[in-house]
Amino acid sequence: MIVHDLSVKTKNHSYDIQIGSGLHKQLVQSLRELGITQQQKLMLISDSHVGPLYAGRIQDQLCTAGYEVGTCFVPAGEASKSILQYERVVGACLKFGLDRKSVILALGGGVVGDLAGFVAASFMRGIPFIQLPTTLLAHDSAVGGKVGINHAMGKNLIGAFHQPLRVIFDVDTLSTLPLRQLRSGFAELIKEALIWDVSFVGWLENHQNALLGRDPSLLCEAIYRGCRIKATIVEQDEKENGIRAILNYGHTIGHAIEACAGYKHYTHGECVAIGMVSAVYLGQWVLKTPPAVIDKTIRLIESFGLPTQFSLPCSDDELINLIKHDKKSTSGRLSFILPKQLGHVEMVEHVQEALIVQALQVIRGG
Ligand SMILES: NC(=O)c1ccc[n+]([C@@H]2O[C@H](COP(=O)([O-])OP(=O)(O)OC[C@H]3O[C@@H](n4cnc5c(N)ncnc54)[C@H](O)[C@@H]3O)[C@@H](O)[C@H]2O)c1
Ligand SMILES: O=C(O)C(=O)C[C@@H](O)[C@H](O)[C@H](O)COP(=O)(O)O
Ligand SMILES: [Zn+2]
Repeated sequence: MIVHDLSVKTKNHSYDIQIGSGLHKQLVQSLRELGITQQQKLMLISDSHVGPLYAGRIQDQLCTAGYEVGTCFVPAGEASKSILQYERVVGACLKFGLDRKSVILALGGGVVGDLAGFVAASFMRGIPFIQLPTTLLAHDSAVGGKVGINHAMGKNLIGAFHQPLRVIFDVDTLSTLPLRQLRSGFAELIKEALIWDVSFVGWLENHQNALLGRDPSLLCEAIYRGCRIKATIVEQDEKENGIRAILNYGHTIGHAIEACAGYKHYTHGECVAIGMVSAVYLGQWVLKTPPAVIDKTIRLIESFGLPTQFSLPCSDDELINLIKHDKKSTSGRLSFILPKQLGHVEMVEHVQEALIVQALQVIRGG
């Protein structure tokens, strides 16, 4: 049952985001709607946690309908957004005989979506793919077409813009998502609220208990509101030439912490949460953001059980070096998305290193 149906329309692409219960059972119908025939081979890419839970039923259903479906599972975790796993997955696609008409199905969280999406973007110079997100956080990663993998020198440094044919979010999968990963997904929802929609900030504050208790209709609504904000921004600026950069709120320092931790210890969402805390302090120093915005941001993040500080043996220099590889930084200038008020952020193109070091002090835990 589709509870919410949204569309994303960029200059060259238009696709639906379906959010609801039991959607994996209707995949054959979805493929038909998209004009995908049994002559087109399908490759279901997933990870070692999600694959065993959900891929079998999907594969059986598609095979019964006459589709040829290969599968490829990568080890669960951020480490799989790597050149090594990319090569492995491409190898599996070649061995299965995928060609330019074939379609990739990305079943999993943001790691699978980003990796499988990048395989789709580059395999034989690009084939179509469908996003089947299974984490709360993937309401963000599945929409908008940013796909890619990490490099030792930083997050998502190798990638492409490649929009999916459709995003099909079967919320039933969230019942098996570990609580830490559920909390992690709220970091991106909090981000979307803080950059765009002050009423969504209030809504998240009011429903925090029920959301963490996985109330199905509230989770659907949260996913819908998050996707709607993301879609609205992507429609205006598909390839991040301007406004789309605000979706990077909390990510400049967040990505540096993730990379410094070797993509272990902290989830992406946790790093975004910590990154938003550093950004709100920078906002106070650079944009004179009112102190009430700091309090509200920190309280909201904490109320979803997310961290506001990190503890790692990473020096300021290491973190600053990573920040210098952030894709928003150009000509050595360190750019940040900073809050001006609740629901509104601005791009600041030249933040002084000394202030960044000061912000790192605030978010260093004992
Ligand atoms: N492309 C984008 O626009 C975009 C946006 C946001 C985040 N991202 C990327 O997304 C990644 C993080 O995604 P994530 O938080 O979904 O992490 P993830 O994909 O690693 O999933 C988190 C964990 O939950 C497990 N899991 C997933 N779904 C499950 C389910 N239904 N039941 C049980 N276990 C399940 C996974 O196996 C993994 O262990 C990062 O690499 C980040 O950079 C990309
Ligand atoms: O879609 C976007 O644009 C975002 O910035 C969304 C982020 O949540 C996401 O983590 C994205 O992958 C970060 O992009 P990057 O360009 O900084 O790698
Ligand atoms: Zn993110």
